[in-house]
Amino acid sequence: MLQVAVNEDEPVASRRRRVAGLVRDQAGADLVVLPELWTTGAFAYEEFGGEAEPLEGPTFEAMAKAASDAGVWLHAGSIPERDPDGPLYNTSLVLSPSGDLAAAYRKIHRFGFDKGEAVLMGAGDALVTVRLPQTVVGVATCYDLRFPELFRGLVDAGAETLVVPAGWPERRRSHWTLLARARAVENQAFVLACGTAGTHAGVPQAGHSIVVDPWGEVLAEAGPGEEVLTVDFDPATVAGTRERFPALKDRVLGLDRPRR
Ligand SMILES: NC(=O)CCC(=O)C(=O)O
Repeated sequence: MLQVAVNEDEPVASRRRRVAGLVRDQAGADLVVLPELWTTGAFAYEEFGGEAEPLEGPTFEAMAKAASDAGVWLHAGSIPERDPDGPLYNTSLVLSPSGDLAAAYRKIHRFGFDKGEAVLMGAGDALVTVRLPQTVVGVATCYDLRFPELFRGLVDAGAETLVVPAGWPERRRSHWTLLARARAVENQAFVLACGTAGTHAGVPQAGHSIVVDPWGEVLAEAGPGEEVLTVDFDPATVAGTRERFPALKDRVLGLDRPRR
């Protein structure tokens, strides 16, 4: 995972070039993951409109080239997407090792309550999973981490590895770690949660990207600064854990409304 520092003194085009270089350096990896809105910064609301781009715009082009140069699957984090016929979206891109767009996910839960992303961007309405050679990836973004039903939906769709790019602030770092572990334990899945470092729009970022196994153990955790966090794991652990401790089979469905 590439925990990119997002500071406003670095122009977006320079950061895009720098991150493409970091992706190229990961040749030999199976999957590389970038954070949420790493071009603008997740809290730089005033930049969203000016930096918004089409799905296959400059960030896609730079990342597709980097993924194919490195020969890796790339979760390229998210971009502020400009839909020609609709609002902006916070959209994650997953690219294959040949640089093709394998999946796009529009963030479902927008952060900010009555301001920021929640009013500037539209909400996605579709769960997204992607089959990689090693595992089925379920995709979510940052604030989505607080909504367990989304992750359960991804698991029902076959996800074994839950990838969560984020721009999580330092002031709520304890929630980040707790929620990443909770989503891993309750879904008996790997969680790869990749945040940003640095400070933008006056909001210090938490860093501390984290990889959690299906038993809730932390396999790797980054520090606060820009960092490449590399981890080896065996996706077969998911099936083994679900077989040995089959809690997912004990779910009682239809409890979302109280009985009268
Ligand atoms: N970019 C985000 O979604 C921020 C989420 C956040 O700060 C929180 O859930 O807390």
